[in-house]
Amino acid sequence: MKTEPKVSIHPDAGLLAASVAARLVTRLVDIQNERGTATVVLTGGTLGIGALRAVAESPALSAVDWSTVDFWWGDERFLPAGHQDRNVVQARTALLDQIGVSAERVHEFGASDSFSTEDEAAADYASRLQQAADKEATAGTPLADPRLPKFDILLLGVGPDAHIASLFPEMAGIRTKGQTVVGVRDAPKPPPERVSLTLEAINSAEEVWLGVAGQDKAGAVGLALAGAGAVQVPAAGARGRRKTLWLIDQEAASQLPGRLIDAGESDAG
Ligand SMILES: O=C1O[C@H](COP(=O)(O)O)[C@@H](O)[C@H](O)[C@H]1O
Repeated sequence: MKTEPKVSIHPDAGLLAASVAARLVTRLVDIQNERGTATVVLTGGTLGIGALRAVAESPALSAVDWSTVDFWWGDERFLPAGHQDRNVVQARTALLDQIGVSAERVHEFGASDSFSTEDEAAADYASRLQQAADKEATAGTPLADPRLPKFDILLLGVGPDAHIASLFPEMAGIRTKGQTVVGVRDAPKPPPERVSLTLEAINSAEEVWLGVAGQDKAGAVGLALAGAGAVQVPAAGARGRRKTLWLIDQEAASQLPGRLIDAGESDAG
C-alpha cells in the first residue's frame, strides 16, 4: 500500500515548525486514544529539530502522555556518544530532556565509541528493531513489515540535494534492498559516516511527514513532487502506507508544479 503525497504550504519556516509541532501533538493524542501507545521516528536537520523545539514550547505539550511514546530515528551521524552533531543529542536538548520520556523507549543508534564501524551500528539497530517487532507481533499488533515495529509517524527532513535520512542521491544506501538499516560511508554532507533506515523501512510507516523550508530546497521539492525517481531524488521515494504529507514553506514551494500551489492541503498525485 502506498499513498499519494499531499502538500501543505506555510508562510515561513517558523510557522511551519509550529504547524508540524501542533500536528504531531494532535496526532499523538489521537493514536494514544486508539491504542494506548504511539511510535514516532524522528529526524535530524534544521526543521526536524526546530519542530521538536516547537513541541517543547507548545501549550498542548502535556496533552500527550510522553511516557508511552517510543522514539526511533530515521538516521544518525556516526559520531561519539554526546557529540553535538548527533541527531539524538540535538533531539534531547530540543525536547526529550524536558518531557517525561521513558529511557527504555528512546531507541538511539549506536555511537562510534561503542561500535567499530557504521555497518556494525546498523546491524545492531536492525536487530533492536527486529526485537521490538517480535514483541509487538506477540502482543497481536499487525505489522506492515515483520522486521519492524509499527511506526505511526515517521518524520523526514529533505536536503538541498533531495536526500532523506542519510540516503543520498545515486549512492549505495538509497539502492539498498532486503535490509532495514544501512551503514553509510562517503556521505556528501558531513560527517561522511552515518547510519540510516533504508527506503523500504521508511515506507513501512503508517504516516510519512516530510518537513522542508527554504529556497535552497525548492528544486528538490519540485523534482520530488513532479514524480522523479527515488535513486536520483530520494525524497520522491518516501511514501507512508496511510499518508504521505509534505509540510513546506513558501520558499520551498517556489518550484512546485503549478497545480499544487493552491492554498490548503492539496493532492500531489
Ligand atoms: O544530515 C541530515 O540532514 C537531513 C536534512 O537536514 P536539513 O538541515 O537540510 O534540514 C536530515 O533530515 C537528517 O536527519 C540529517 O542527518
